[in-house]
Amino acid sequence: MRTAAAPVRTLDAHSVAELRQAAQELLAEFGTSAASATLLERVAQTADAFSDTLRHHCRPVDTADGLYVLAGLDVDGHNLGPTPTSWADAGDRGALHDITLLLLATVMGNPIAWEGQQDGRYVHNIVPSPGHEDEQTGASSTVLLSPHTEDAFHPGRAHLLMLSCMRNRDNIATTAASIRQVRLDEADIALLTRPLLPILPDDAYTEAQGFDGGSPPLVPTLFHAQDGLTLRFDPAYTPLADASPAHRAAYRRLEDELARVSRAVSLNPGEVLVVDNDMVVHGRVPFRARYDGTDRWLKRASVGVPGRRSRPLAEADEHGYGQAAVEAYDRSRAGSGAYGQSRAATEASGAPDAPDAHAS
Ligand SMILES: O=C(O)CCC(=O)C(=O)O
Ligand SMILES: [Fe+2]
Repeated sequence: MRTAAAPVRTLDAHSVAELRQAAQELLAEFGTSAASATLLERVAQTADAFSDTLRHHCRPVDTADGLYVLAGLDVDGHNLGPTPTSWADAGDRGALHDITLLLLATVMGNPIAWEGQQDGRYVHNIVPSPGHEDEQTGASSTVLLSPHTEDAFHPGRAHLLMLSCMRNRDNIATTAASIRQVRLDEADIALLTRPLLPILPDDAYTEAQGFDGGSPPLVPTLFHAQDGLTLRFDPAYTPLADASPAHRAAYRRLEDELARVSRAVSLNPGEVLVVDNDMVVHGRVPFRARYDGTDRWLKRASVGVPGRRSRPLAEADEHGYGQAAVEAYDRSRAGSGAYGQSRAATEASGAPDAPDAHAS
């Protein structure tokens, strides 16, 4: 694991104040961060009016790291209350920070919710939960959360993953590894760009795991996008035993390379890690939870970037195991008045990457 620091973008005082005021006003108006069509509409209006300086802080990743840390937000640990022991108990705890994250996500693109996860909320709570210690999900603790693409099983998965830190007293690190920093030979890349294995729904999607509406689509692990390689990777949910020995060996070499270039990012309260989910796989080091209200607490948002062409067009044909990605805004956003659109999995994936979808 490398120790090289992640690129940090420190928000200026004016941008911090802009965000704080906007989030406070929205929370006062709605009293909750649970998304309704009217809240989403007001979030979009507010985000559209943000200063160019704030928007510039939120520009796309611009280095091969495939990530950055936005620093400088206010998180007052005293007023926040105790860390919940489950997302289901979190409710509106830290709602001001949910709204802040939703605003930032809306500047960066189109926030995504999942009907089958955390009550369909756009901002998830990532906290260790009793009984889930050994899982490969955000609720685990004692196991290494192995490097993965977020929601890798689904064609409507995020382009950007945002992790906003509320509390991290023990400096527990998120891990991140960029495909743009690995070294692989051409033969391995050629093998791993072939659609040979499925990626099955992870344990956060129990309903999708019971899906019987079609066989699991075979997907490539690597993809040659216009600006370089992208990846779709989740070894814990990939049936590698079904692969040929040569394929398995290539996959292992990719895993080893990702481990070699992996870096640890330990977030402080008020920092938001922004990860490009096409370039970077993320995970987390193991830790011991206390369940006494002082545990690590992150807020998470997933974001689609309209017009991005970082994925194979064939993803448009995937069933997504019956899970619908719910995008906060109609693609064009302007004037449609359509907020919180639940769309079919195939639609969710196809249009953003289609050559004629957007001028980009
Ligand atoms: O806890 C972390 O640092 C990352 C957890 C994770 O994989 C996620 O929230 O998607
Ligand atoms: Fe994750």
